[in-house]
This record gives sequence, C-alpha cells and structure tokens, in this order.
Amino acid sequence: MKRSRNVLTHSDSKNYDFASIKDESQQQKPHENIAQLSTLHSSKSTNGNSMEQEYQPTQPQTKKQKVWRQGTLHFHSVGRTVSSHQQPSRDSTPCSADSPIIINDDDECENHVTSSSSKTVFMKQTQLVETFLINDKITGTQVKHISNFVSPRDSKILFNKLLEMCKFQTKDYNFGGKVVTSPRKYTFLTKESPQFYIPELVQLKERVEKYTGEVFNGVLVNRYDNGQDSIMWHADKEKSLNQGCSIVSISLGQARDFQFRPRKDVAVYDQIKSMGVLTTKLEDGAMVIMNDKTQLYYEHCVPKRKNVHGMRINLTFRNSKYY
Ligand SMILES: O=C(O)CCC(=O)C(=O)O
Ligand SMILES: [Fe+2]
Repeated sequence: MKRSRNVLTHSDSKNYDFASIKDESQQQKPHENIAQLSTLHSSKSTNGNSMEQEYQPTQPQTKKQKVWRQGTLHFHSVGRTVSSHQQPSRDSTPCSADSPIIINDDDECENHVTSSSSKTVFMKQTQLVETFLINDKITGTQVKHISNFVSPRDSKILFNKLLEMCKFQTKDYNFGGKVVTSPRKYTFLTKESPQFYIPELVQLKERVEKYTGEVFNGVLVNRYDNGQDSIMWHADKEKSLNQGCSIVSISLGQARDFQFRPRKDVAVYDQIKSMGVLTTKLEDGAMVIMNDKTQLYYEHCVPKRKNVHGMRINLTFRNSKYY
C-alpha cells in the first residue's frame, strides 16, 4: 500500500505523530495572541465573561495574509487536493503524496474586498487543504483534517464572542463509583440558546454545512483553560445523535494534541488495532470531520499537557434527534 506522511490507514504504525510535520503556522503565531488573551480571561473570571480585555484583531487583510495562506499549501503539499470550486468528494479515496486536496473556498472573498473598485484585485481564493487522519477501509471510518478553515482573524473574533456570551460550566459524573468533575468547561447550544445566533457562529455553521453537505442543529462548546484541562478517551455515541451524521470539530485558540485509537470493544478490533494511538495537533482554525463510523470504531481524547498554558475553545457541530 502506498503511504505518505499525512495519510494514516489502519495499517500504519503506532504513535504516528502528525505534529512532527513542519508547522508553518508557527510563523504567523496567531495562537500566542490568543493564548495571552486567554490567560488574562481565565485569571479574571470563572466563566470568562469579560469584555475589558477583548482582543482586537490587528492583522490587516493584506498580501501578507494571502502569502501565509499560500504557505499552508506548501506545508500540505504532501497531501491530496480537491480542485477549484468543488465540494470535497463525499467518497474520497485514500490520499497520496502525488494528489493533494486543495479546496478553493470562495465564501471568504467578500470579507477581503476593501472597496468596490478594487474588488477584482482583492478577490482571492482561500485555499483549504484536506488531509485524511484516518481512512480505514475495513470499518469505513474517515477522519479528515482541514487546516485554517477559520482564518486567524475570524477565529479571534468568534473566540472572544463565545467567551463573552457563553455560560460555561463543569459537569460532575460518576467514574468507577467516584464523583469526578469534568476537567474542562462546556456549554451546549441548540436553537433554543441565544448564543446559537451569534452572527459569527451562524456564519461558521453555514460554512461547515456547505463544506460537508450536512446540517447541524447543535454545537457543543468546550473550553480548555490550559494544558491541565482535557477530555478523556471517549466516543460520541449518544443515543440522541442522529445516525449517519458526521461530527465536525472546529478549534479556536491554543493548539492542542488530539488523539485517536481503535475501540477495544468492537469485533474488528484485531484488524484495526495496528494503528495504535494516532496523535495529531489541532491548530487554531482547524476543522476535523469525523464521519459516522468514527464513533462506532474509534475513540478520541484531548490529553493533558504540562507545557500548554493558553486557552482553547473547541466547537463540535452535531445533529441531534431532539432539537
Ligand atoms: O476538544 C476537542 O477537540 C474534542 C471535543 C470532543 O471530543 C467532544 O466534545 O466530544
Ligand atoms: Fe468527542
């Protein structure tokens, strides 16, 4: 089987470390700004509801940003591309080094138009690169990663709006007879929640829906204040979720490791266990699409990390029977 660094199939070796690939987003360092802001927020209020230290995006919509976006293409040039003006294929084949996926997302064009006369000059295509994290033919599991789905500027704006407007809480649950408090804060937004209609969130949901061709009626917002916050190994297999739907994750702020491993309780475990633990890094603006099979055969987590200090907000778009 043909293998590339960005492709992981069930037969790939253990502890595949996606983060070891050159990370050009470090050059831009949007995370540092958010991380600093996040530290301020987290030390100031328990629910992060503060306007005083709101981050003001300073990055202009200049050529520089465009160059940086193009830089991500280089970073992912070992991936697979989807050609211009196409929705990504719903039945994508395994990616390979000679066929990277590049998606031109025209949605953002208008955001970068500075005046009507310069429209054609500034009209640009935002190129998104889609990479398989898991493409498992045995179970039909597909997990795709798209970097920079949300621009650094839009990420900061939404990050601040969510911090300001959401009421984050922890949850106590029973773990082996002991009451344990969730090591992160979260809120679940449905169409009954005013925050569901934050304009930037509505726009993001629409973009996610357009990209995936699916609809989502709820969004779980997880807030990880620093590297001590985490989510343990789990699969999102709630009965309330509509079957056949993907779960789409969007990362804002501090980059965090994200891990997958095959579930031990499935009949095909012996056939997929060689994957071991897959570790990838979810950067600011990244999207991960987990198809429906993912939750049936794999589990995932965000592990604690000692040297991580900034705040991350993660959105998972879901489709529930009850909303
Ligand atoms: O924070 C993340 O990236 C994952 C969140 C998650 O797995 C969940 O909310 O079920
Ligand atoms: Fe999850």
